[in-house]
Amino acid sequence: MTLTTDELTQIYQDLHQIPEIGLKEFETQTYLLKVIASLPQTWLTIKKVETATLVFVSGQAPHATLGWRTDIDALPVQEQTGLPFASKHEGMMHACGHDIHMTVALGLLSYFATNQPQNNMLFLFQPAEENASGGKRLYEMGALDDWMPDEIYGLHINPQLPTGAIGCRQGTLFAGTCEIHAHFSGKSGHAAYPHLANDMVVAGAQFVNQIQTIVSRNVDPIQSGVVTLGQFHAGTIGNVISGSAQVDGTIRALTQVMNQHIQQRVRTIAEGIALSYDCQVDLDLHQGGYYPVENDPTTTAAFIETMQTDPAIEYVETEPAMTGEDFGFLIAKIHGTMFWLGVDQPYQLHSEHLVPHVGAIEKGIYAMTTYFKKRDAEI
Ligand SMILES: CC(=O)N[C@@H](CCC[C@H](N)C(=O)O)C(=O)O
Repeated sequence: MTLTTDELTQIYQDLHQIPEIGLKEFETQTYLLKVIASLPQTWLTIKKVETATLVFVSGQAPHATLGWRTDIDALPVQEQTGLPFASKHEGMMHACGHDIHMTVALGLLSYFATNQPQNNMLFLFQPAEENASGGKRLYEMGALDDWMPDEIYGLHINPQLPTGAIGCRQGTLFAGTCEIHAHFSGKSGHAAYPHLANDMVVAGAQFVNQIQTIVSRNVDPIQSGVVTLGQFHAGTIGNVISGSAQVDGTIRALTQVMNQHIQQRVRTIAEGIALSYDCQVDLDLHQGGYYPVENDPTTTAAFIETMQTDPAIEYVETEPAMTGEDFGFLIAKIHGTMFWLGVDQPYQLHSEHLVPHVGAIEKGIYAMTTYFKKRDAEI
């Protein structure tokens, strides 16, 4: 039967306690399969691909397949929420709401496992959104081929929207991203003899400083871009000159052209640091599947129309965001729409204090069930 409010709340709390990093979601997959197995199985077919789970719902009289994707991975963040059901995995947390995403997906699945749709449906429980372009990985290994959707949908929680509010827009919803991994290699030495070493703390610091000029000096002020360097490791103790420095970060841009422009500037600056500090730089710029999330005009018009006309749904037209999502790869291949689900939080995504409002779960399930039932009847 369709999962109840209490069952959904328990599922959310259970999943919140077992966060796992992308491609290592073993416990999460086991838990998901247990819940899926508890649903009516008559028209379900289940497939595992590594830590991904695909559930195909056979329609009564199918001529298309509607897809729903949820991510299942977590972040290397030490939870500080103080919740009674806080993470049991040291240094890992569902700080991006993927536990909410999975619970909404299970609620949606339970409805269509109980109420057979006319068309087929595919529920994709996807690994590694945060760290390894899990959607692109599955698509390119052919995991979706037997059940390829004609349309695909997904959501992401939004702490800045009211609980259960649905936020969407035509065009770009999420930025394209590109990870930056730069390693500088020089010569270690004694702190008292800098002239006999080649100090990579200095080279890394200069890299960080010069990268800040990209958005301020190389990006058209009426466009936009972000370069964040979130991690800098160099040295082991104050009186040793470090011979290596590692700097990691991420680029954000609302168009692929701007993404590539910023990537080129990062590359040029890194090469310039290597030249001016007489050191070796190994630079990895990894975009993977993190394309801008470009909502399909047709599916998005249908989705927004449904959200705007149902009085039980609070719809908010949103601006593009500089967050990334590897769902951008899947909806570059399959017509689709991504939207925000409000969870009304003072803390932002990726915060160790984030506690999404659980009332969003049933509102998200209601909104998407309403839409899928309508879409199932009209496509
Ligand atoms: C919604 C969200 O927070 N997505 C992540 C996606 C990360 C992509 C990649 N690992 C990168 O860092 O560029 C985000 O940080 O926006």
